[in-house]
Amino acid sequence: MATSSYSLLHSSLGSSLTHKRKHFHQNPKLPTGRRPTVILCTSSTLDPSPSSNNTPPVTKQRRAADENIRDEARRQNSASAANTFSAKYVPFNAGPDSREWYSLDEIVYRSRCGGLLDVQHDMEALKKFDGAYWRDLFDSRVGKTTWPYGSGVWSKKEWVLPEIDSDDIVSAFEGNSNLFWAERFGKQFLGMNDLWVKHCGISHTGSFKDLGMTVLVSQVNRLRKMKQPVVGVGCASTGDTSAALSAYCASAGIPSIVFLPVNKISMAQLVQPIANGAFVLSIDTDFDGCMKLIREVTAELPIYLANSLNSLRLEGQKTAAIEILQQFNWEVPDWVIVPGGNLGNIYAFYKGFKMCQELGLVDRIPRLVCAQAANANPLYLYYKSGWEDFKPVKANSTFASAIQIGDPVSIDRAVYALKNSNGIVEEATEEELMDAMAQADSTGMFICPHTGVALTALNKLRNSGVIGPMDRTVVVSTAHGLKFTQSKIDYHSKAIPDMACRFANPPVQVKAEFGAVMDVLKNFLGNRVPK
Ligand SMILES: Cc1ncc(COP(=O)(O)O)c(C=O)c1O
Ligand SMILES: N[C@@H](CCOP(=O)(O)O)C(=O)O
Repeated sequence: MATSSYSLLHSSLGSSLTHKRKHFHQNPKLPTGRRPTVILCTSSTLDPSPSSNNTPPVTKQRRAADENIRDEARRQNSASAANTFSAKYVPFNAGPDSREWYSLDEIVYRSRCGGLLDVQHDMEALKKFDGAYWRDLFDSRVGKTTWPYGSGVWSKKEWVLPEIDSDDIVSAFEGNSNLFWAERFGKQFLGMNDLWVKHCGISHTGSFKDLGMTVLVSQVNRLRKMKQPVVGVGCASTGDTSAALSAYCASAGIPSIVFLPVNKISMAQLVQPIANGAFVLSIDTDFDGCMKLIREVTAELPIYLANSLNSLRLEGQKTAAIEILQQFNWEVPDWVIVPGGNLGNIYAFYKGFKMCQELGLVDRIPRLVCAQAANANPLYLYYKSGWEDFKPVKANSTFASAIQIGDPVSIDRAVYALKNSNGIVEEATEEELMDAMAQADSTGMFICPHTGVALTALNKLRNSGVIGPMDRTVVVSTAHGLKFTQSKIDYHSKAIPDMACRFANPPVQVKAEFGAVMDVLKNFLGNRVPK
């Protein structure tokens, strides 16, 4: 973090910080008496740079031994003034005349006419603070253990679920994921020098779903404390949503119920909800069939729906976009490429970028690319038709199994995001995505097949010259490669029918004899061994 940010924050707090007090961080531009009072930081979230020697040092004090970080947040909150930020559900992309809205404490997933919902923040209240203020605030919270701001999601709490009590939050300190400079992959395969991979899969349950699930399960926790009739939380899943749901529910002691398409998710993904104690239904259908069933079931039973049809999820997922800007020191990349299935995430990225622009943290947004597997490509076909004709498809089997989705619930959100970001949709065949994954792995990554889909899209856009060699480009890696080891094993053992597996690197079988080992090594090293 830049020293100037620390200095600014510190000087705005003054020199009277003590461990036991809360600190109100206010916009100096606001007229006195009209300042929103919100607790945004505590002495323990602010740790001024030792190099800023004209600012008095903050005394660091430990919590009392019998107090944990949640207790500490509770004590500080109980003495705080009320928060002035708020959010509500509104129909997605409603016209200016729409008066329909719902409290986030209501259990509602669809608008009156059956359309999608969106979480709308009170932007006027947020705008009372300028972009520099928000940048500094968010920067000041990175990497701390202060509850709940140590989470990459909850470090943006005012923009996510402003009204939730920190005490109700269920978090694994998700987010703050690595933005990896893909130096060798960029140079070697694409002639690029500013290529980045946002590793959202290096996360608590191994996918970006954690970002949304912390928000959804926290809200359920709140609803249950308010005695709302929620007996459990349920989802349909291709593996990652169920893993995240079951982990966060288990952590809060809330029952979770997951509908999985039989034989269509990886073993590593299947074992996650089982291990976390979810009620797992393995159903003889595909994801779209499971999605239909969970929607019917949640309409009948007091089971809260955890799929991204529920717009709360996207509030958490959008923080990955904000985090990317933050990691680039609030410079905007040219392109962000996101693999798409049920299509909530592409909209979440758009929303995160757009909020940063509207609230003055940045002055533009990147162009978005949504990448689909050719075997499950309804958005791609729609895009290619010039947005004329959307038809759900029967999704065929793909190594990118988590995006084997033919009837995405967030199709309207995705189209909106792409149209408003001058976006593009690309697709990847099975061979293309597996080759891209193998190439990326050969440069030191260990990505999932969905990231292979996104890298294929990048490759195509580089080859056609749409993405230039100097363009700063971020590929969103959505899950951990360790969840998809079987696909890598199949590829590297050249066991995939009709696939050349050009970059396979199978192990060499050799006898346990010095001579035999030397022979294969000399053969491998060739003339790299001095004679
Ligand atoms: C690993 C992975 N990548 C990409 C996606 C696509 O995200 P979305 O459904 O939000 O389009 C999913 C889930 O759908 C996923 O699990
Ligand atoms: N890939 C997802 C599919 C469901 O997506 P969701 O974001 O709508 O929950 C999964 O892992 O289940």
